[in-house]
Amino acid sequence: MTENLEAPPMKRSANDFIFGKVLGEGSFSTVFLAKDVHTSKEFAIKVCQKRHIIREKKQDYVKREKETLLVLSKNVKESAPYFVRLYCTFQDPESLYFVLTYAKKGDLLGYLNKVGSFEDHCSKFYGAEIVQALEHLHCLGIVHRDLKPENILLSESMHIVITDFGSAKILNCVEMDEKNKENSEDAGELKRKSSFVGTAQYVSPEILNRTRTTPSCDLWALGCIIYQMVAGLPPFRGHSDYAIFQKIMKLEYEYPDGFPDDARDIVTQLLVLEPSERLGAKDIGSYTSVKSHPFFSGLDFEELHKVKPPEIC
Ligand SMILES: Nc1ncnc2c1ncn2[C@@H]1O[C@H](COP(=O)(O)OP(=O)(O)OP(=O)(O)O)[C@@H](O)[C@H]1O
Ligand SMILES: O=C(O)C[C@H](Cc1nc2cc(Cl)cc(Cl)c2[nH]1)c1ccc(Cl)cc1
Ligand SMILES: O=C(O)C[C@H](Cc1nc2cc(Cl)cc(Cl)c2[nH]1)c1ccc(Cl)cc1
Repeated sequence: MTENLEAPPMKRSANDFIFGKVLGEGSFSTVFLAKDVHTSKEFAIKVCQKRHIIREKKQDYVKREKETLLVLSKNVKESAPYFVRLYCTFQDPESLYFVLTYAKKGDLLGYLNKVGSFEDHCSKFYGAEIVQALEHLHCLGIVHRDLKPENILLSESMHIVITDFGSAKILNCVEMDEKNKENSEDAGELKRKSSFVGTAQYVSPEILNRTRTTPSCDLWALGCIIYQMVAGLPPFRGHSDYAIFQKIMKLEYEYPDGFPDDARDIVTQLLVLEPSERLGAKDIGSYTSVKSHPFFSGLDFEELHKVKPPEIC
C-alpha cells in the first residue's frame, strides 16, 4: 500500500493564530487582523458568534457565505484574482472562524470619502476591474446581490478584493438557462429572504419587486458604482431607505454638470429598470458589450491585475 505523501492539511484552530487589532464589525461578526504562528502570514479572521447566528436565524446566510467562498477559492482565475480567498474554517464551542485574505488598504468607500470623486482614469480602471470580477463571478453561476463600495476592498497593491458573500446567490443550472424567466418559487425564496435585501442605494428594482435574481442585478450595482466614482455620490439618494426605493422604482436620478459623456452613456445603459435590457444582460460567457463600451477604451481587461493601479487622487 503506497503511503499517501500528500497529508491532508491539518485542521487549524484559534491556537494557530496570533489575533491582533479589530479590522471591523459586521452585523453578527467581528473581523480581526491575525498572524499565522507557523508562517507569520497575515490574515483577516471573521469570527461569528454561534449564539448570535442562531438567535438572528442567520444560518443560511453563513452557509451561503461559506459555500460561495469555497467555490471562489476552488476556481481562482489568474486574470481575475479579485475576490477574498477563504483559506480555512474552524469552530470552537462559541464561534465560527473564517480565515480570509487580509485586504490591507481598506475599501473603495473609504477612498471615495477621502478624495470626493475619482479622476476619469481611476474610475475607468476600477470600473474595469469590477467588470472583470463580475464576468468571472457570473461564469461560476454566482450573483453577489449586495455589491457596493464598502464590499470592494483593496489589496496592498491597490487592486480590488470583493468580499461579503453572505447575500450571494448560487444559481442552479436551470436558473442559469432561464436567466430572466419569472419564477414564483424563487420570488417566494426572495420573500423569505426579504430581510437580505442589500443596501438601499445599490439595490436593483427586481430585488425590490421580488422577481428572480439574475446576474443583471450586479450590472445595476455596477452602474451605481461607476456613477458614484465619477460624481462622488451614488445616483439614488434620500433620507430613508423607502425614499431611495421610490426613486429607484421611478428611475429618478440626474447627472451633475460636467459628468463626462462616455460615463453618462454607460451608466444610462446599466441603470435600466428591465434587467434583461441592461448593457451586458444578453452577453453569454464574457461581458463583451460592456468591455467594448467607449468608457473603457484602451483598457486591456486580461492584463489589469498585472499593471500598477493609478494613484487615487
Ligand atoms: N478580508 C478583509 N480584509 C480587511 N478588512 C476586512 C476584511 N473583511 C472584512 N473586513 C472589515 O471588517 C468589516 C466587517 O466585515 P464583515 O464581513 O464581518 O461584516 P459586513 O459584511 O461588513 O457586515 P454585515 O455582516 O452586516 O454585512 C468590514 O466592514 C471591513 O471593514
Ligand atoms: O461546515 C463545516 O465546516 C462545519 C460547521 C457547520 C456549522 N456549524 C454551525 C453552527 C452554527 Cl451556530 C451556525 C452555523 Cl452557520 C454553523 N455551521 C462550520 C464550521 C466553521 C464555519 Cl466557519 C462554518 C461552518
Ligand atoms: O440547519 C440545520 O439544522 C443544519 C445546519 C447544518 C449546517 N451545516 C453548515 C455548513 C456551513 Cl458551511 C454553514 C452552515 Cl450555516 C451550516 N449549517 C446547521 C445550522 C446551524 C447550526 Cl447551529 C447547526 C447546524
